[in-house]
Amino acid sequence: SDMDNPIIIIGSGLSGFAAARRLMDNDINNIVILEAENRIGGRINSVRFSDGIIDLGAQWVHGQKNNLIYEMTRNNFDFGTTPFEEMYSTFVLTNGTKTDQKDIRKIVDVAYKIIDDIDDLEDPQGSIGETFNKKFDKALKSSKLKNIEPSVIELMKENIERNYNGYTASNSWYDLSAKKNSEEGKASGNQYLTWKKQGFKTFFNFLTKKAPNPAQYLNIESKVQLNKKVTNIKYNTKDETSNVAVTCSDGSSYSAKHVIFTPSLGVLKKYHESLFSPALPQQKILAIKNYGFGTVGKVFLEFEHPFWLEQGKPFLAYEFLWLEQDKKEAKSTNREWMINITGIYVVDQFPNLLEVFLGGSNLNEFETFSDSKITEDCMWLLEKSLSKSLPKPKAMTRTKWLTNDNFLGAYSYGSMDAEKANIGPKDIAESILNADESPILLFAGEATDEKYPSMAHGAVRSGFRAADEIVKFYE
Ligand SMILES: Cc1cc2nc3c(=O)[nH]c(=O)nc-3n(C[C@H](O)[C@H](O)[C@H](O)COP(=O)(O)OP(=O)(O)OC[C@H]3O[C@@H](n4cnc5c(N)ncnc54)[C@H](O)[C@@H]3O)c2cc1C
Repeated sequence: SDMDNPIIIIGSGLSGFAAARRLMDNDINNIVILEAENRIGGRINSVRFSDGIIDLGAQWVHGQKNNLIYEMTRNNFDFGTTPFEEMYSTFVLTNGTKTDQKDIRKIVDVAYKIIDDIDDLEDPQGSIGETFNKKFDKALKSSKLKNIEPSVIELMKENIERNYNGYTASNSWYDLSAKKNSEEGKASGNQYLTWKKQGFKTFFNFLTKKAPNPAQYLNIESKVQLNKKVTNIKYNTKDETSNVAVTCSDGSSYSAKHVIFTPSLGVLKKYHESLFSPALPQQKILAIKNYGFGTVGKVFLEFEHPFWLEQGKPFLAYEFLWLEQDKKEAKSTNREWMINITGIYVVDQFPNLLEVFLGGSNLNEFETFSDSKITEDCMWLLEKSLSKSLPKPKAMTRTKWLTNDNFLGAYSYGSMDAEKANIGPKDIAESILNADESPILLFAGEATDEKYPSMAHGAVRSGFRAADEIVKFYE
């Protein structure tokens, strides 16, 4: 019967919950959500720290217009913001010598104008890095930047690439396709809305309708089975009625009418061969192999007092300009991981916290080092660059997305390989139908969203899309 053959959603992240919500809104309630972790949320991981809740996964709502997350919450949640777009960081040389912030701000203005323009290019060619360099070299000849020391410009270029990699989770901006970038949408408006002290997990209350009106609550949580790592999905496209067989690492198995698969592109890259029988279609495998998936990292440090505040001066972040000799020192003292730090930022509503953000895919070492080493290294860099001794943090927490087998990284990006292979999120999303044209195996998750891949709102959108496809089949 139908009761024995539910719709199985693999993964309890944003896309899995969004799919369940949309199915239940259409009176489809026979749903089982299988989750490998011992918690709900996936790449939303809001945890208690200091005197509130911080985010180890997604932290900011990027944009307002056409952003489903913003649209579903705007009337009932009072967002905060981190002023990345309104303020400058404090740029420090890693050897502690003072540097002219005015010159640097000129470079920042020119560079970020170029980056904004890259989003609107008519016929983008090559990588983001190449495109940037061409335009930046031209701008260097302009009077605004003419008198700035070339060494400062070089250091800033490195800094800007590092920031771009942090934003996109790519290893190098020469691996980011300008064409793929231009095919994506961007939700306009404030790019850095925060959940204040409540964490991104607040959004799950809106997905389940607990907020704003608890009377409408859909108990999606009750459908989740934790610690259920799916190891095989067996499907049959030849028959009209046969079900999909899902097996978990604990030996349990399930039979489903439809399966919505939501784990990360990292999981698909590593496990698609053993996960699916028969093998997935060639085009989908091509897309899985060639679309980009990278990582980022974070460290939160709690201090007794905000030592970064100088009387009356607003403060956003420290960004580091790495001198060659300091890079060498970092490498020879087992601190090479620190060169991936894009900056150390304030955290909205937490006056005593600093957040260290790491970009670039080379984060394996960072993730395997102990908490105490990470903390000591952070203080080493801060003391060296600020050229003074500082109070020790009283608490820390940090991320490990890359080495977690259920994620294997942070989020996807439009790589040069994706452009060459002419594939995109749509190919990863493509459903598998049986002889009756029933979508028996569907794919959701941020990397399957055509418009907002990588983003939390893209993940939500993809879950709705997959659920709609099932709803439509029964209409
Ligand atoms: C550090 C970090 C910072 C980010 N910052 C932002 C941000 O500021 N703003 C933004 O918009 N986006 C951000 N993102 C991206 C955003 O978090 C993701 O796009 C979104 O949460 C992905 O949701 P999803 O449902 O696609 O995947 P997931 O949340 O990964 O859900 C998939 C689920 O499947 C489970 N799973 C994996 N393998 C198996 C298996 N074999 N069997 C069963 N279950 C399995 C996983 O445990 C997971 O719970 C960030 C991501 C990270 C990691």
